[in-house]
Amino acid sequence: MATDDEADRDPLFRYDEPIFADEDLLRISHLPGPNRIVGRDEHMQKVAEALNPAIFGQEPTHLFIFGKTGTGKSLISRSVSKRVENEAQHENVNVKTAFIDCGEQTTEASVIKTIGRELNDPNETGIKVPQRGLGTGDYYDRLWQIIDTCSDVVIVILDEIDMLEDDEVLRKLSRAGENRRVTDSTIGIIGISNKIDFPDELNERVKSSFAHDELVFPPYDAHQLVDILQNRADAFRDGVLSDDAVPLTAALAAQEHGDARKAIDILRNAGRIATKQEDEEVTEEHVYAAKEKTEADRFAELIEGAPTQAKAILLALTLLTENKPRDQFPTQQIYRQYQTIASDLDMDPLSERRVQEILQEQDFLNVINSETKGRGRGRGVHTKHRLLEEPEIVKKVLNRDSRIADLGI
Ligand SMILES: Nc1ncnc2c1ncn2[C@@H]1O[C@H](COP(=O)(O)OP(=O)(O)OP(=O)(O)O)[C@@H](O)[C@H]1O
Repeated sequence: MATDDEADRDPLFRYDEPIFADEDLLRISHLPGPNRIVGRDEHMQKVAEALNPAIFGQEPTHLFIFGKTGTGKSLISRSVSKRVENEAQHENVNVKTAFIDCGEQTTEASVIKTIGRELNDPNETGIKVPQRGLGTGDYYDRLWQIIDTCSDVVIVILDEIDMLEDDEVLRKLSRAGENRRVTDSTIGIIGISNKIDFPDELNERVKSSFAHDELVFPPYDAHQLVDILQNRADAFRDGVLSDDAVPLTAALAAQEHGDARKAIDILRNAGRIATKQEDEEVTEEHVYAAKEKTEADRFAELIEGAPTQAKAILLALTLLTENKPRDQFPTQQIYRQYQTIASDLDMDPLSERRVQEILQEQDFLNVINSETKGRGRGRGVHTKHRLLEEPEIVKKVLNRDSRIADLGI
């Protein structure tokens, strides 16, 4: 029988959680403790060596870390920095870390402003760092004051460093740390990128002023992914994970490249699907369904915000691919299919040239692969396009756009 309390509860919500014990452990933003980090001892040691001087108030070695997505670059940087912060306290040294996503903060001013805002404690410094309204120079002045007041050493982690519009900020940060007239504190920079070919380009640009060590993080193999997942299995209630769930998740995530982010996302989604279906166990079926959902979510992120025109073009290629899987299609053929869709959507069709440009932009997003070939002398060039995702997944995502869903395709 329901108690009075239960009877009072709003039936719109659920109050039991039969699958998860602590779902937060599977959130990507969650920073796991050192005992949950697997298979990166050597890399962790190298990052620790570079940051070691910070514990004694001295300048760390700057580092650049490269590796594909989900290989633990941010995790290891953040985790080791945190441990440096803790250790330094024993030496009465104040180390602070700022983590900046350069995908969002692409300009010099916004990077400096964001570092300032992350490090600043206005009660301690009496300094304000407004969101807007200051020139780049003023943001720098405030940052140096904040650093001097709040810390002895600052570790600046620049994630997606390749997205920075210019390197001036790297040059100024690295020089400031060496120049006691700018600030009394020292600064260590960790740059992170998943563009493996980035170092050469960057080296050319900042070689003279910016000495750094480089580290490459390889993808995980399926065994390492199993260990990573097993170390978070307490996110689930006892006995809820079937024996197959973790090995299957690891195997699916290792298919492209060993991506821990994808593995964790799949396992979490599997748990959510089981919860939704009111099942008592997370099984193989949940994992397969979760893989599809995780891929659709990622893909959705990629094309989110794309204009309906671009989606119509993508739909054209998707419909062609559905009839002839894994084939390449010339721009002209995609354009004809697109014209029909545009007219069904009551949209003014774009020119063939513009469609070609958009297809190549999509190529840039890794949704489509485009290849341009010469047809022989005097016959010009032509481009063929191939969809890289499963048409079914693409259609599912495109159907989230209400105008496209109305077509009933
Ligand atoms: N060795 C590991 N042990 C435990 N968890 C890990 C490990 N490596 C990565 N993870 C987890 O996988 C997820 C992705 O890791 P992380 O963000 O560090 O990858 P990344 O290489 O920085 O990827 P991206 O380039 O996409 O930002 C995080 O949730 C992280 O906690």
